[in-house]
Amino acid sequence: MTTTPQLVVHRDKELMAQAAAARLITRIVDAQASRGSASVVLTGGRNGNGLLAALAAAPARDAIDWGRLDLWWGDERFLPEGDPERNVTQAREALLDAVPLDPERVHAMPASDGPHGADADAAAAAYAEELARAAGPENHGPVPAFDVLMLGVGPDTHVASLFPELPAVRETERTVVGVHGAPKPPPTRVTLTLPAIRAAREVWLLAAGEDKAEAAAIALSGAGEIQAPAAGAYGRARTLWLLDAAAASQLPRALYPPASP
Ligand SMILES: O=C(O)[C@H](O)[C@@H](O)[C@H](O)[C@H](O)COP(=O)(O)O
Repeated sequence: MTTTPQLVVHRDKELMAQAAAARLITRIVDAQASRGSASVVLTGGRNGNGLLAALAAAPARDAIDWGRLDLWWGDERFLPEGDPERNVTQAREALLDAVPLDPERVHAMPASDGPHGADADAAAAAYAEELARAAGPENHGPVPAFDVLMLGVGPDTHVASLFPELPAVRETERTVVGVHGAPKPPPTRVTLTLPAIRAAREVWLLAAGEDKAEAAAIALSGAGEIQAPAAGAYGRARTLWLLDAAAASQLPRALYPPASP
């Protein structure tokens, strides 16, 4: 069951990051109040890390009970542990090292010098098993019901490491797969698949900057998910596009209310 995308457009990328961070704080606090914990999937890239940096600076940041938050990743660049290009390295720099998370609840994807060596497919299978272990009877399939799954949107409409026309975006069974020959470096990655993404309660797509305007217009115009993976990213309860005015510049005005003042 798809959920119709809801769009919120902010004046610029800084405001989009700050507003998205405030939205995430509220969502996590509500989940923790109602269920005792929260589960969030992070994304790499400038917009994803910009949101984390804004969250680190947010006055209400510590309304979150950091010890009761599970963090997962939508994808990872398959590089050695500590490589500055790894999404988890950048997330640690932007936020994670500044807050008292429970290390047992920070679920980084394997590195290329980890227990699976340079085998990205084995690393992907191991992460799929970790997700399945965390899934409960109330969840939809072998992944936990993520409260919020965030996805940066690439200029080619890729999300996570699901690139147009490549095998990973066509996966309908497995929840995590290895990616080889990705057009965005590095070429080898590990990624959640669309079935795993769609298990999330809410999917938030982050798109800021002129370079995302065409991708947003394509993904929101009814394009197919193989040609435009962002078009296939939706949550069970909510699909939310968070854009700035530049990224929304090619969208029909009827699709969204005026940008915030
Ligand atoms: O590993 C990655 O690079 C990301 O997970 C990728 O999916 C990213 O979110 C998009 O490419 C958008 O990146 P920007 O926000 O930097 O444009």
